[in-house]
Amino acid sequence: MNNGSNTTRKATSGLPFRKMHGLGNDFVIVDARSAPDLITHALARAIGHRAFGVGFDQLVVLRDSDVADLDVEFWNSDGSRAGACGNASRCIARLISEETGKSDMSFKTDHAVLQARSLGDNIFSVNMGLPQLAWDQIPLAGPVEDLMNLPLPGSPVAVGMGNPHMVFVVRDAESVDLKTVGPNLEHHALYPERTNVEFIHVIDRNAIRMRVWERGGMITLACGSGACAAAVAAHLKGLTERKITVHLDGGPLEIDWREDGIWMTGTATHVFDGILTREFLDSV
Ligand SMILES: N[C@@H](CCC[C@H](N)C(=O)O)C(=O)O
Repeated sequence: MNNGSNTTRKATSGLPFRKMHGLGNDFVIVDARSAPDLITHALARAIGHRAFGVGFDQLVVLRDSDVADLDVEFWNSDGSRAGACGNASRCIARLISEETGKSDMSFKTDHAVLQARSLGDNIFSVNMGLPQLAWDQIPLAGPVEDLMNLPLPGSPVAVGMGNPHMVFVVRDAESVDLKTVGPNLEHHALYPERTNVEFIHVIDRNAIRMRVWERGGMITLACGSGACAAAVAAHLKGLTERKITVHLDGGPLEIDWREDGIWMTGTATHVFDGILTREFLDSV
């Protein structure tokens, strides 16, 4: 007989997760502090599948930390790892604030320890750190004369934010066929670790429009690290102030390039909690 306790026992032997998003850039968050650490490249890809799994733009794994409130890992849906994810960082800040009651918090990514702050109403600021503007930090395949004008049609800008970015300033970001140009640019030989690709146009000195093709092989509704890279590129080209609004498909992000780093401010949304079943986990 299939009674309730049997169902519960089966479910709890699975893997709990939390679904969150930042401006429609969506995440599955697995807490490896309280659940077995099961994540492999294959499992990340399987969870990321929008038909056969849960679906996400990035998977986030949380661990105990010696130096911050949490250690975190970011995974793309193709199973690759990323050093930064701005939108997920605001979601992590929310999670820490709900867990600890703190309004100032920190967490360690593969790239750096990031500071974050709750501003109320589910709005969070994260200091994404200073941009990387040296070819070997981004990294590029070799020395390039001018990072502000890469030797490619459209002369994009190379910026690192703990992950690589290639930013094109164009007349009209809406008209770019991201699906066609994105994959080739992501895999361009100039970027040995592949790259995220942003297309921006300037609205005025305080605002830009941005669309993104993310490393990992997808168009997303928003990219926080990409918005920071775009703000750096636009400012260094003399087109915008240091503090701007970046208008993404999923909504606006405030980016403020200060002396201590680039502060990114926006919403963090908790959508639902779930449990990956043992049946699903065993099928991978
Ligand atoms: N969506 C993210 C960036 C996620 C990682 C990226 N695809 C990479 O591989 O570097 C963001 O909000 O920053």
